Amino acid sequence: MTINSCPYPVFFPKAIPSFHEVLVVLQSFHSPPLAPHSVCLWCLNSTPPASVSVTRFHMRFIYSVFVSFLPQGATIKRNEATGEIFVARVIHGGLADRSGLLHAGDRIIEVNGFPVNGLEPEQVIQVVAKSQGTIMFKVVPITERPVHNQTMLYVRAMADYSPQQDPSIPCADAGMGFKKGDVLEIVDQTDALWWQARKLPSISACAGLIPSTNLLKRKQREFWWSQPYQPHGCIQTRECSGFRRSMRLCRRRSHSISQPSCHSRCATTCHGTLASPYEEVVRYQRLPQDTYRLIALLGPSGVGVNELRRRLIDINPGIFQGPIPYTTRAPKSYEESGREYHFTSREMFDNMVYNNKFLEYGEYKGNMYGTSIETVKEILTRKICVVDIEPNAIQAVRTHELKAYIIYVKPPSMDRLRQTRQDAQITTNYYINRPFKDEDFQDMEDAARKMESHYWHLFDNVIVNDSLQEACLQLLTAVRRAQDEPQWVPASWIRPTNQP
Ligand SMILES: Nc1ncnc2c1ncn2[C@@H]1O[C@H](COP(=O)(O)OP(=O)(O)OP(=O)(O)O)[C@@H](O)[C@H]1O
Repeated sequence: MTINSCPYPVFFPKAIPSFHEVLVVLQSFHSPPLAPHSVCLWCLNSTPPASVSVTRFHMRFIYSVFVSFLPQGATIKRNEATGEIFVARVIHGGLADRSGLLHAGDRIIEVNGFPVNGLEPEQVIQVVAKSQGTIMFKVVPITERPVHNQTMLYVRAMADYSPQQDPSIPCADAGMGFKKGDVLEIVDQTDALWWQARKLPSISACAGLIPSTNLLKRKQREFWWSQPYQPHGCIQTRECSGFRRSMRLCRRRSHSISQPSCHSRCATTCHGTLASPYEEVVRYQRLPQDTYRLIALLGPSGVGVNELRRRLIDINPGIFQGPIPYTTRAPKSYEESGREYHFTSREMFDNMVYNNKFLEYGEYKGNMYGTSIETVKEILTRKICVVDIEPNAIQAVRTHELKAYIIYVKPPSMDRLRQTRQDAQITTNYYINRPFKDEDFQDMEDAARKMESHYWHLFDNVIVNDSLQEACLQLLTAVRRAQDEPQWVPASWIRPTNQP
């Protein structure tokens, strides 16, 4: 069987410094399909089965093998001291990997009888490109192959990465970009600096290069000064929602503090991204006998978080419930402790704050308001607890005990806001309800943009609150999924560690 040469334009990397690796197989486009049983080594569009001859030298023993080639392959690099060409890495799931014949560290002596020693990696690629018919590699295999750790690791990216903008990547063509929140399957961690990973859900069998945890941390430290300024994650935002108006307003008035307090938990809350650019995740499916997962809603002020929460609970109060907040204010004549609020003394409240008993708490008109973790936990043993939270409380609910499923309520476009909120009322900071104005929509959009840029990677689901009815349906579906279907959750929830 033969290998056709590629009659179509081949993409070559432009000026790649010699210390960079070069991807042996390059991407191109095949508009007319390849002939049956042929493969293009350049773009590696193949119609399997196709074959290539690889001759291997090992000690004095020479043998030839035929392997099936599938798209993608390996990178090569040159030893600057000796001029020898080596396979730098084999792309997981690709051509060379599947053949099982090429390994990182193998030395390439010839391509189709042409000695490659002393050539630049790019020149080797040219030799491959000029070859006609069967392509033969002469290879001296590495004597000691690294033992591959086959354990799959799944992580959630807590930062964005683009190989095209990373001058330090050994081979940008072999790199894989990702965005905050993407779930990655790490398939090879042999190299301390460059891992191989696939983005999930993956349609490609081939992996791409990504920086290892340590390398990405280093990059973040080196480049922090070049990042656009982003306000500190712990800065209090004015968003709020909740059933009890004073509780909602107290959170809005910038006095609210997530619990555990900002200062004690900043390492995870605010610098978490810097501390660990990847969060290890596992697939978790709640069992019927397990407590429910907490449903936490958040979104910019006025987007409809509270409306959605209220409607969800109204649909079936036997299944859904919100926690009753604690307050230090005096009960009104018609109020009953445990119904509107848990009324408590200031001393008791301070004690609860001191003992980290609140998910979040704050002050409004001289009175304290807070949502107790115990209340939430107790509800979760019987029903699905639905809370609305501030962004700074995200870390407080992302715990082994609460296993919060975080739903971000996103505003629709300005036009749709104007259309859908014609009869809606915004609750101002001064406790006044009035119709929405364009400035309110603008504020909502600005707040949404900030929230998304800081916390997008921590959202399990996003619901655009355009039509209220549609958003309610989506919320119901999301809640059912959270409770009944497997989801990616932090590995520490399932295998708790001693870390805070
Ligand atoms: N999709 C929608 N279509 C029309 N009106 C909506 C929609 N969603 C919410 N509203 C209305 O918008 C107003 C504000 O909603 P809501 O009180 O739930 O906001 P919120 O996100 O909880 O913000 P805040 O906590 O600041 O009050 C309410 O009058 C609500 O009925």
